[in-house]
Amino acid sequence: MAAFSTIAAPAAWIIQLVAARTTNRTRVLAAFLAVAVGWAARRIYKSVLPPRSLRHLPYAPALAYLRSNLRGDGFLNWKPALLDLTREDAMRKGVIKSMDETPDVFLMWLVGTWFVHLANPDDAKLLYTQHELFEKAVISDGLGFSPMFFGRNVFSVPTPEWKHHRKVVNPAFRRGWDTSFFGEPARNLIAELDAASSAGKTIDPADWMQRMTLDGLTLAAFGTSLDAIRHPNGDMVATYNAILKSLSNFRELLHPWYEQSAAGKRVKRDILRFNQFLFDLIDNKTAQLKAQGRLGQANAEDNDNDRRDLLEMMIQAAEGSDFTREDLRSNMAIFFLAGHDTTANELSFAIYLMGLHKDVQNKARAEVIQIMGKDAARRAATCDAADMVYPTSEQERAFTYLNFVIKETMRLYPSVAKLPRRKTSAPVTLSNGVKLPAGVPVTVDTYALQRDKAVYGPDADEFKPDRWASTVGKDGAVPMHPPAHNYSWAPFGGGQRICIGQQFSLVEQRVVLAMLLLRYEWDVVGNANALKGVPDMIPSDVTLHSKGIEVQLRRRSA
Ligand code: HEM
Repeated sequence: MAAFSTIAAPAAWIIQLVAARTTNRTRVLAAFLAVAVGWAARRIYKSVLPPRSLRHLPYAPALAYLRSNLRGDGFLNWKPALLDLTREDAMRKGVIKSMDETPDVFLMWLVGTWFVHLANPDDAKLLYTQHELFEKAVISDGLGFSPMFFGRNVFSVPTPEWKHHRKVVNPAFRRGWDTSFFGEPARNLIAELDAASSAGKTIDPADWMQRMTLDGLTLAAFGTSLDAIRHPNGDMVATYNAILKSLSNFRELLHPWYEQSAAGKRVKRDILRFNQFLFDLIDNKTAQLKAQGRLGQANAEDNDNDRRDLLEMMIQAAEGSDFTREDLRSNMAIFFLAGHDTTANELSFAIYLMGLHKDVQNKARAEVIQIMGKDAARRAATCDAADMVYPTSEQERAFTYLNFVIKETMRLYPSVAKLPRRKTSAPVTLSNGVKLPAGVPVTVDTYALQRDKAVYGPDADEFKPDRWASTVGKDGAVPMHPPAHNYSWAPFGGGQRICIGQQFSLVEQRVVLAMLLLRYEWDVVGNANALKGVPDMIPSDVTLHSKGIEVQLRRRSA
């Protein structure tokens, strides 16, 4: 109410002013102004206060979000602080009894919209598995040029249309991933890192892992890598990075004449060029398959040594169906985004955390050496980068402790910190009896869920890979799917919309980390926040992306 009266005061002042004026013209003008201010006040009032039907849930004031947005706070600066404000409100409302608890369900504000956040494993399971109740909102219909770049793809569309995409995309992902897709680009990475380490220079893992995963993705997706490791300013790498930067710049996108502005025209030109690049790849690959008489050939089943690329397998699966060339393009565009940034972030957090926790780094290295053999480890320490050893599929699958490290990293720093938005299509009752009306935007707060002390204990915020030892199955396998953890670990989402690239990412993470462990030892240095365990992050509320971490690598001796 206080917010409303503050905003409405100018309207009252204008009305008083009207009364004091005599001419009709001034009266009409002032009345018009009063209506406009009143309308704006009502809009602001409605957007800063949650809707009446949700106001009983805990929430932090919208102004606190606005302040941190305007300051450009990184994720680890704003999120824990806002969660604490939410906890205070939850205590006032009697939802929790101590600040160590996290409410199962709460609200968070994002540019004028209040989202329901689920942070309880049972409710997360409900959302993941009852997709007809929690329909995915179309995200590419968003701001600015997003639809032109992402089109309609398997990631972004609601269920009926999703089936059309998934039919063609599935066969391309349901397969083994030859470790050379990642081992080959990682050799280029190691050549560059060798140069940095011998010059005594520190590296920012976020930057290098972005380049590494872009090369891994493009090699596996098209059969040729963009070679971002060696040529970070190459034409298509730079174009793609410029597009991503523009599409995530809210200040630019909210500009009323953005599409006509110089920045808008530039990004439109970049998107048209990039789309053409993808169309050319599709057309060339189709022509090549036709010339080889392989168009329409069935996709092989899961095979670890399959070097066929994603595009080839999708063209094969699409052959003879109503899947269009634009469908192929828009899915390739989303693989670019979903397939490299997420894995890059997890890899750089794993490098960071192992740099802070040397005991974990040593234990992971000992396991890699034990599985790959002492000879391979000796060679890996001394050979040229171009001959660097990488694990076979059998070896990477045998890493147990390294999987614990990956799981624990993805628990503390889930690259997708909250699930893309859903909307309730009917009234829903959550596990604790809370009722949500139809039409409400909902998300799973993966960050809050995976750090919940009620689930993970008082050390929930600490990096302890060994906490996963008890989850190893009788066959020795480390489970990586949400039902195995009653949905308390779900960085890849769950249910029918679970990440299709999960295996791709996990194989890539194991291959790259194993190679780095064989070649180097490392420490986190420099940046004080990173050394304290609170690395700086780029301002985003969805993806966790560190900045300014400095790692000092040292070549290992044989
Ligand atoms: C650490 C790496 C990754 C993380 C944390 C991650 C996370 C996620 C999450 C949380 C979802 C679920 C979205 C939802 O339910 O709305 C998702 C879906 C998806 N991911 Fe990933 N992802 C990763 C890697 C990849 C890779 C490597 C690819 C492709 C090469 C990929 C492609 C996709 C696609 C296409 C979907 C949509 C699936 C569908 O709706 O059917 N992701 N990912």
